[in-house]
Amino acid sequence: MIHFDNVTKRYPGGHEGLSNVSFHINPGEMVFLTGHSGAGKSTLLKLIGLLERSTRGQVRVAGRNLTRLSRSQIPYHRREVGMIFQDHRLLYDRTVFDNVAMPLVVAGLGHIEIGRRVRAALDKVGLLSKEKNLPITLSGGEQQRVGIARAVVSKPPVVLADEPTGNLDPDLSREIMSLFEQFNDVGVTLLIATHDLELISRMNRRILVLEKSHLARDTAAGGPL
Ligand SMILES: Nc1ncnc2c1ncn2[C@@H]1O[C@H](COP(=O)(O)OP(=O)(O)OP(=O)(O)O)[C@@H](O)[C@H]1O
Repeated sequence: MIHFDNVTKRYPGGHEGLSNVSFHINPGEMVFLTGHSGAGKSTLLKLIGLLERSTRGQVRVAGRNLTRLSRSQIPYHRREVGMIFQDHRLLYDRTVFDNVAMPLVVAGLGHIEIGRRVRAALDKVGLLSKEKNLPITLSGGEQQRVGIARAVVSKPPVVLADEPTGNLDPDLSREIMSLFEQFNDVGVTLLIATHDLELISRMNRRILVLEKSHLARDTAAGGPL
């Protein structure tokens, strides 16, 4: 589902955010990505979501070669990759419903279909009763769940999360992980970047470790941290 072959990302100014990284993630895997601050975790996720392009090497996601993807194909790719951010990135002047509906509005879906899908996504994250609220009236954990509903509303086969539990207490963080496990149970491929080693060891899944822009370790589920 996700293939990196000798991928390097060099930012303007010459700094390498990622250096010669190779790995494969199969459909239906749930994988954690960790490493020190500045190791390249966000860069790696951005390359998968096409928020950045690689400088060298090949990135393939869901059968698409992103290195060769034309501009006109980018919206199709984005629909297949749901992205969740630590800071939620919600629109604070729009309701919960409108925030979750956004990817479907952009995709040009009809009113009735949008309503059906948004409510299904809000139901999944336990926020159906808050669809008319503005995000500011929700707790941090609830706002994070709105961001998750928005990421999965198009039913993408791949979901990426960048420090999704960074600001949450341990109970809320467990709740978010249990949601991710539910998505994974129905076949969604997940890649979750986090600093939280306690969480990673509890989840007992495959772990990719970045160190100074290189892939330092790729540990199978059950292996040492
Ligand atoms: N747009 C950019 N322009 C220049 N350098 C960048 C850019 N984005 C990231 N970098 C650099 O690339 C390296 C990797 O950054 P990245 O954000 O991927 O790390 P990270 O592992 O996600 O860090 P953190 O855990 O602190 O979020 C860092 O040295 C960073 O300063």
